Amino acid sequence: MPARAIDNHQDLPVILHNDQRGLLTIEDGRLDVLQLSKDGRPPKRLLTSSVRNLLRVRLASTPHQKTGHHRLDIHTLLEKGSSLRLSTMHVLVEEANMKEAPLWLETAMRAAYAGVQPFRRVLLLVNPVSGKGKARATVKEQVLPLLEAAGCIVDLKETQHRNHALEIVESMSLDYDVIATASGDGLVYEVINGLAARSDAKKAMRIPIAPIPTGSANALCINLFGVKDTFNIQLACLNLIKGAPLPIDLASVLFLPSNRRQLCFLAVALGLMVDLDIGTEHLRWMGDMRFVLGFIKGIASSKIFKCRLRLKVVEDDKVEMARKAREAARADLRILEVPLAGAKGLDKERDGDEAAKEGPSSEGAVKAEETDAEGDGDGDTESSVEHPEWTDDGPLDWVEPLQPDDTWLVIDSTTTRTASRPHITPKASADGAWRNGDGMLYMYAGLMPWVSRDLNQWPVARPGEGMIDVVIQSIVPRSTLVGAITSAETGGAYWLECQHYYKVSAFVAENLDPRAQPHFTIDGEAFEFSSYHVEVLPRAARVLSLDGRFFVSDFLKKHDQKE
Ligand SMILES: Nc1ncnc2c1ncn2[C@@H]1O[C@H](COP(=O)(O)OP(=O)(O)OP(=O)(O)O)[C@@H](O)[C@H]1O
Repeated sequence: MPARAIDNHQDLPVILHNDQRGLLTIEDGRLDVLQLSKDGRPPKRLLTSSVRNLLRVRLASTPHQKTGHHRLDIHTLLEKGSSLRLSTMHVLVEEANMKEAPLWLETAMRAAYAGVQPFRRVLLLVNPVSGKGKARATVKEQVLPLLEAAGCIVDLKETQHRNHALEIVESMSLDYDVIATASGDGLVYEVINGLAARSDAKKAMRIPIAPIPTGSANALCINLFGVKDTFNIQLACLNLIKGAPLPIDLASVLFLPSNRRQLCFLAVALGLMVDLDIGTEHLRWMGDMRFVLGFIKGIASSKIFKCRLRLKVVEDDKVEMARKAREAARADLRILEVPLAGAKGLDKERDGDEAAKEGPSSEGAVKAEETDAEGDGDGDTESSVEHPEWTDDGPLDWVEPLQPDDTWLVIDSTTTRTASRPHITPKASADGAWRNGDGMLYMYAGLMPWVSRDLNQWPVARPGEGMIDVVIQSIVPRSTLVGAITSAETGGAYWLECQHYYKVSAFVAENLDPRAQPHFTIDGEAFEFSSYHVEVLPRAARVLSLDGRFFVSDFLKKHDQKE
């Protein structure tokens, strides 16, 4: 019985592991392994897998000496409830069907990779002390078998000390398709800053980053996979194997007077949130619970934070910001009803032959076509996925200190209430506008919605929109703050009047009490706080995403204004 192609589906007759006759079919985004009956009964389905979860099909090049059959291996992730499990199935192809087998393999691999390149070359950085200290074991037992099954070429490097990941990427060759971090957000931060320090930074920063969650907070993983799947190692591996590059904004943070610069991908914090980042290090063993505990401890002291902020505000109307973010999320969800539809090939696509030559095995290698992002043929060009002003592959442009003018919003947390009038910009309403004398508990500026699983701090932040979302929490009764904890997970705290929310393209922060508050943090790393200037670098880095977007929260799925 020859293999036959019917529209988008193709079958291949095989002999199953139990010596029964079987059929492999690819149809409607699914791979099925069927056992055929001899007496006309319907076939029995032995395995079914969405092509999204299919990692590789691979045919042995030489036949079995006695039988003449060729062995075919199917590596896939099977869904069990919400978890994924690696499964490998072996079947045999008879000599009579060998002519048709390559076409079936090609169809299967094309369906599985839908526009992204298989057999990626991966630099896998492992932080053995991240989170609960299990990264090494997780990589050995769960990550490597999966990457090997998918035919990835892995270069594993364990970090030996702080900033080691930064040093590695600063001097590595740019041959990798992906930089994966088995760690928390600390290594992602180091990778971004290491790439940014290179003389060819603009090129290097196009290599996408894929996080594998072995840290405590794993904020990047929350934003990519959602709260329920934050620690889903198999899903993170699937993203590493098949995810499409998603441009994300970075923030350039210039320290004065030292003129030193760091890049931030997640958040810049002042006040209570600093204590949370660096005051809970000793609680790392607790995982992400340590942040809730730190918050409760912090609000008990209600320490007023003294600083002056100058914000270049782009948007500050909460209702309008929520409406826009929800509209964009709905559009994302409509586009992405087809799995992997947002996929676009990696920059340095290698052709299939080359990948096959270098891969662990040549069988099954196919040349993936670089498809348009939505498959709609409108030709999403490279320039639309990169920093809009980068036209070369050289170093990052240096930034000068910002020059705030009188259109910038000035917030001084030390001014007293007597002279106070609400700071209302033309777009905002008086509700929730900052009032001098309110007192500041923290300032938290973020580039993606979640900072920990229980804190969706910037629910209207979107990847690549060119803005950083700034929240300023004024001092209010403790009972209100405790209430804020309960709605923090869903993003509901966004609507609290005591959380002033601005989308800005730049801001300046000045320390008005350096002795009492010596530090601020960038992506959880502590720095001395004197004065710093923050500017958004739109779409300056890339992460991998299975559906070309951040995880869509329930907050964004709501229609009502203030729910
Ligand atoms: N071998 C090592 N020994 C000591 N520190 C290391 C080593 N390798 C990396 N580090 C440092 O460990 C710190 C924490 O790393 P990471 O962010 O991966 O884990 P985490 O803090 O548990 O997770 P999260 O950032 O998600 O809360 C980073 O600052 C990194 O520089």
